[in-house]
Amino acid sequence: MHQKDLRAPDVVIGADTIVTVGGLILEKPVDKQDAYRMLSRLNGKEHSVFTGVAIVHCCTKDSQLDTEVSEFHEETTVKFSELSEELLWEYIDSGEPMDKAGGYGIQALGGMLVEYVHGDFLNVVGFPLNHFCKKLVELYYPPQHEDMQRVKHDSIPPVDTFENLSDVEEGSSDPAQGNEGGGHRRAEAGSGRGQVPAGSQGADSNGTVEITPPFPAGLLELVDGFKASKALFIACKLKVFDVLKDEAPLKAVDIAGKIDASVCGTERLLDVCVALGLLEKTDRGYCNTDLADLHLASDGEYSLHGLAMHSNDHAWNLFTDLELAVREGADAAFGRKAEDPVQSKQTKLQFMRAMHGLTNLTARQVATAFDLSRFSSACDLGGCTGALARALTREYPRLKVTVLDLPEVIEHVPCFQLEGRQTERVSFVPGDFFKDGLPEAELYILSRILHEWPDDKVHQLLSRISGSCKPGGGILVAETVLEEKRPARGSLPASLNLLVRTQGRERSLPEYRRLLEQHGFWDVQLAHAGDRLDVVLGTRASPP
Ligand SMILES: C[S@@+](CC[C@H](N)C(=O)[O-])C[C@H]1O[C@@H](n2cnc3c(N)ncnc32)[C@H](O)[C@@H]1O
Repeated sequence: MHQKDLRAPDVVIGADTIVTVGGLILEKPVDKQDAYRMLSRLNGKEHSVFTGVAIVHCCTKDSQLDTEVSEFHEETTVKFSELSEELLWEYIDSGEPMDKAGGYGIQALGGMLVEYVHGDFLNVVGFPLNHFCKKLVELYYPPQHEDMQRVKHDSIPPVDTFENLSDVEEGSSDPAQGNEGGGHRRAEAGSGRGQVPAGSQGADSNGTVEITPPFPAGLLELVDGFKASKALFIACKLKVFDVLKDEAPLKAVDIAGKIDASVCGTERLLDVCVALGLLEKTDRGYCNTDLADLHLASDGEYSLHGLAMHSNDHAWNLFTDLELAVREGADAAFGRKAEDPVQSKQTKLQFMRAMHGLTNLTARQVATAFDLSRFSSACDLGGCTGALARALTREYPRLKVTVLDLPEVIEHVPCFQLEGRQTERVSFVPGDFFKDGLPEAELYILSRILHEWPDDKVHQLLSRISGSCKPGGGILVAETVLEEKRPARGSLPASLNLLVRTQGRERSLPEYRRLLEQHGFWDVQLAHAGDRLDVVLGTRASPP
């Protein structure tokens, strides 16, 4: 829009709406069957409608377009009544669902499907007008410093129409103008969480007005984050999601009986799980969301139950030492940990379950981040349960993978070999990669290993791999690679996890490149393998 002969716009507004139910996002249906699948999911249940809005404020300085982005989202809860198949198909045949998020339009025929709406109706139609107007006031009329104290009623600026706003600007439409009160903020990490409505005003009997700052909902969510985590852990520990897996809805009293807990305590925990989007609640009782069925029940290839249990029983305690680790640094914290008794067999198994679920979710992306078909043998060092090794053999039919891990880990590997899923192209070798001879292989793999160790140990390990790897062979490192421009939110807790637990740290691509090159691996390349993991591949050069 910003071209030589066109005036730059004052403001550009973008908005889009999605429907979510049970952890799934429903966009527009692609055909009638898809519309049926969506509407059946919504049938008789509550779901959420989210609209994300971005307001791009534009102004021209020295013929350059300057923009500032402000974002928010609005959530509305909608409940569908119990609808017959016949009614659903009649609605689908009307053609209305096809261009609507979630497959219905509340403002037209779709309104008849809806039992109730909690929140802004217009948000369900597609644009949260009320929140948007408050946001505009916040952007264009932020509270002045003196507004923060009690001010006379008649000193409140009138809310102009949108047209008047551009008149006021007189060439400078900077919403931060006169912003001593600091009400406007630039779009920043976290503000996209949206929960920053405009401040509120209240008049008292003297006609004076007090302006309170916007409610910091996102911040309070952070403050309470540990309570949500703990609720999830305990629901996992009590096997709530196992009890409800593939079951008809159950009442709190029945669930309490099955998990051997008090009815009042169970009911509260279940309601919190509903609020967290892990369970659904209807008149007939509680049932798992699809997310809980897939990831929180203790069985299944993609179960994260082990990770939740490891976090509850182990990481939770370690994090109580975070202050100490921050004050004293990783080395001191690790020294203290080294005095801990040796991990029990049970803890080891739990750790393996945690790694297994996590790795199953990312293994295929790691295996396919680069084309590895030129290798016929690989050695996964610290390969744990062999989850990545199995994904590699599935992708590369001629590849054989040896998994090397500590003897106390290899001992438990049979617990993770599902019927029919084992392959003779994966073998397991007990050993210590710092001491024992490394199995021969064309490709050496280090998945989530190097971040656990300080630089001297990383050099030691890379030097041993370099000694075993023939020219033309490769090294594949799977880690969260730090990038200045992509501060991955998900990697931040992991970074603190390393601080309290190990002497290691996450590293950037230039650091990995330097480390690998120092040990004779060249042509170092990076590929992303999903949200939380990156893959670095280097090739062993011929010795000079
Ligand atoms: C964070 S886990 C990563 C597991 C697996 N590579 C993955 O990506 O899921 C680290 C693994 O390294 C193994 N390990 C640690 N020290 C080791 C050593 N000295 N020799 C061999 N394996 C080791 C651990 O037993 C554990 O299985």
